[in-house]
Amino acid sequence: ALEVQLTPFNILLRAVLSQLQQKDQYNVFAQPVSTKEVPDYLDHIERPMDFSTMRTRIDGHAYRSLDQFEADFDLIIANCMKYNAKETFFYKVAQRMQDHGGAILRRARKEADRIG
Ligand SMILES: CC(=O)c1c[nH]c2ccccc12
Repeated sequence: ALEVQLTPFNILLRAVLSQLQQKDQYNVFAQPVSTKEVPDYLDHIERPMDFSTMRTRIDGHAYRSLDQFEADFDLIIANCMKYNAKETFFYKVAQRMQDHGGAILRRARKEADRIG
């Protein structure tokens, strides 16, 4: 059965998440950072976040506002810039995602305000 109740807000968040993920061309942020591959990750990062977790939170109606959604997106970027040194591939990909994400979220804010 279709477990997820499709509210206009939910539909908007799913669309925004898809737009953000399209900018993640190497799927760096698609899944949680593997603690098998990166054993010390949780020594540095208190609250891991990734796009698959955000998708689960959307479907679980965990986001009551765009601010809460945006906070998890910002966490993905902040974690990546904290764990990875400035000159690394991952850090650079996070910077690019931050720029693209900003534009996408500004448009989403207007839409969220419109649907109320
Ligand atoms: C998003 C992120 O930091 C990473 C995503 N995949 C990784 C593999 C090794 C170290 C870091 C990462």
